[in-house]
Amino acid sequence: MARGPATSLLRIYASKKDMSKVRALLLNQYLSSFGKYDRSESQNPPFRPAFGVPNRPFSTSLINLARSKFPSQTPKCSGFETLVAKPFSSIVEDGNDDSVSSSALVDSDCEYDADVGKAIEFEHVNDNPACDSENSDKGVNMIESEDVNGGAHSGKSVGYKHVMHRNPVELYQELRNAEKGVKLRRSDWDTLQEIFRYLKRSGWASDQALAIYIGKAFFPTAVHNFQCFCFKRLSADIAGYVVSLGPSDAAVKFLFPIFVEFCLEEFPNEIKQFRSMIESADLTKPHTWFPFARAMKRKIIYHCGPTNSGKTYNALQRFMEAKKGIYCSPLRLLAMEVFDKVNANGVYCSLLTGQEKKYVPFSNHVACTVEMVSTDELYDVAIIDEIQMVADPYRGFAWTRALLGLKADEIHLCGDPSVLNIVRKICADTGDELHEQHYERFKPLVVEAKTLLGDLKNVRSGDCVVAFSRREIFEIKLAIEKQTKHRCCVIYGALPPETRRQQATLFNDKDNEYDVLVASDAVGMGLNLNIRRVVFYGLSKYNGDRTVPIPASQVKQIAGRAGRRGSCYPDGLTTTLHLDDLDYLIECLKQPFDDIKKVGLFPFFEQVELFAGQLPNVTFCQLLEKFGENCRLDGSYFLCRHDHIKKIANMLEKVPELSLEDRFNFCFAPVNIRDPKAMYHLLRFASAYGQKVPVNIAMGMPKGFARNDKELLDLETKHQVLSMYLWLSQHMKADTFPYKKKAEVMATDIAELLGQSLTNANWKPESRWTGKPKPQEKEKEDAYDRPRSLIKLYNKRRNDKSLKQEHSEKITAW
Ligand SMILES: Nc1ncnc2c1ncn2[C@@H]1O[C@H](COP(=O)(O)OP(=O)(O)OP(=O)(O)O)[C@@H](O)[C@H]1O
Repeated sequence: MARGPATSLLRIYASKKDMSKVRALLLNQYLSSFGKYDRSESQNPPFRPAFGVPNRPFSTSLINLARSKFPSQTPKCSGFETLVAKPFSSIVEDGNDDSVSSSALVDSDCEYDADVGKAIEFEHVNDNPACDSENSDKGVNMIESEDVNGGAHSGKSVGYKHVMHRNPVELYQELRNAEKGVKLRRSDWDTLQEIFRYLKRSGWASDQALAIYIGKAFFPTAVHNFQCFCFKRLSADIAGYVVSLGPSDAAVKFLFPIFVEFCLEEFPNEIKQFRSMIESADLTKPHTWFPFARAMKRKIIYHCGPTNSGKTYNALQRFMEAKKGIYCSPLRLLAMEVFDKVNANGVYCSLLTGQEKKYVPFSNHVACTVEMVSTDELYDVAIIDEIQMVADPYRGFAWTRALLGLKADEIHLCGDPSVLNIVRKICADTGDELHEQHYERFKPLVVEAKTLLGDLKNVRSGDCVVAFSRREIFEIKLAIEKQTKHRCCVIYGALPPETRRQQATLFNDKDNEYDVLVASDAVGMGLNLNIRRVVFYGLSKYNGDRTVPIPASQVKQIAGRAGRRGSCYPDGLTTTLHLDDLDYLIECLKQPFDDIKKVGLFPFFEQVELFAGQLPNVTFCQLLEKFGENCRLDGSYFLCRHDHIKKIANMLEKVPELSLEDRFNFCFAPVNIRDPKAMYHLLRFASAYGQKVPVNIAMGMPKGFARNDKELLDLETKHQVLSMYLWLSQHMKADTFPYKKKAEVMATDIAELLGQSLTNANWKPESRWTGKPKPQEKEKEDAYDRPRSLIKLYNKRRNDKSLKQEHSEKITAW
């Protein structure tokens, strides 16, 4: 395929080694530029991104704005109107700096969610102005009688037109040069105090001050100092005018430009420090982080439709035709499936996941997990599967990175329509050409209104019973095998992909007795399953805090697994165990796809490293927290949740030898943070790594397959630990993890043992987590606890409008 000159140029820079040199150079340039800081922008051009590290000065610089309005008055700003200050972590429509209406900023204390100044420690300022007593003690310019200018605080500012329209720069200069201010009457003095208090509390002013890098935490201190400055220097007419305005927005708007001048001169260090911190946490315009991809004219094809509509099939056809291709998968399991399928079709394809690298000689194609995608390599065709996961609260950033950074002439996105609009917007930003291909299900999904009437005896061959806890899955398996002649395969998230595939194969094979599948939501993605009917055991899930309804998008994804083109069940059916849940199922299936407005983002290590330079004495966990508080994002992006990363970071504080980069990498290791055994092993690995000694697996092989739930849990944990070891061996210095081969063999053996254990499992499950069950969990031991919110909601709906479908035997939902 023909490539433009830009793409060939990019190849020269593809090597990571070269890139880190470039980064180091640019970083040095950046750091040295700190020393040269000067408030005059002309002497200090804004720092430009180092190695894709974004930088944009916080908001359009106040100074520049003022200059553009009053070119003759540079270098000082003057006489400006409301300026646009962009908050951090804020909503900025269309990524346009100037798009926030000024009116929206007025008195907007609660408008923004980040207290940007928190990161800098400043002296605490009492709202009860110290300056009051300071001024009083020193007897600053206060007299007990006679109003300045004859009692101007009558609210009439008419007599002060000459003050009102003066240039703030000149006003500031005048104050600065004044040796002594006017003597104030007690009442005027009090009014001025009120006015400065009003200024200190003004949300508008503190938002605007962000534009000159006066953080919110420092703002009161700055106003306090400004107040002291003014009290000592105010002339009669300025004081008179301000007093005449009283504690009001008008007074704030008059004083604010003078305050800006004051801050620029008085607080260069504080401004420099805050500005550096803000700039290093700038995540705006992420598409500019990938200049090589931006230099290309990429063609993006969005295969948009529900599950089982042939999206991936079509994209894979293009992938296999290409000279060089990459397939990015949300799961190891799916990457493995594609790896097998493509090789079986005679196209050599390698496999790359966090845990394994299978290089197939002569291959130009690779199936990888989305986190492993290379943005350095050039491809003809790339596929990003399950693109709607770009909005996943935890992992979304990996899809965003792939979408923005992949260097491929043609990129196929497969997914539901929920992110179509945001992809359109991103393509408009990147300049890529977007083509949309819309799909419908091959055959409509049909809802069986009869349900299983609460009785698992009504399970049929080809059914997949879906439950949302491991415990329920084993209870259901036990009940079905006890009460019917069916045998059950089992699939849930904690199982290794190999075991899930083994169970899927067992279920798909018609020549054995395993004809029912009991699965968690893990069944919704990645496996080729011959399911006749999806039966929801329940439609709620305990989220670690409370029981919540399963979101409609997830219900659709799971139900959509029923019926598969080319399988023995091409028509898909779905239903619930309990009649009570049926309405919710129908409602979910009828709901249109959400229109997702934001996609996930997370800083690269280089960005965190830059930020760390601003906060040298904090722990890594605190650093991440501060980053979250201070980072700026455009309106189309959100910062991915990183609570789990912070938890690992906290634990790794016990290992002082780790570098910042080591910590960052360890925090992304695949570990179940709720499993103390797995966490213990991670800590052990990190300690050995920190001490630069070979990291041992230090875990024996189990004797055989599990005979009870405790042993099964043990096998699951063991496999997770091995998987973590393999992941670390790929992401850290490989020679520190010398037992990779051994870990691979052990992991394969354990996955097999898990498969055998599940095939034989006929025990009541134990809880993975020790300790007292929460009251809600205890209740659940006896019976399935349907969430009240659901019942309430649907009872109400039933009363409001009796659902037409209620008495029909079968309902077409799609
Ligand atoms: N044109 C086709 N010819 C033969 N089989 C097809 C064709 N299109 C799709 N299929 C088969 O139909 C099934 C569903 O297709 P596919 O996996 O591409 O759907 P999808 O929309 O990507 O669904 P999901 O969201 O579940 O990935 C697959 O088993 C696939 O092999």
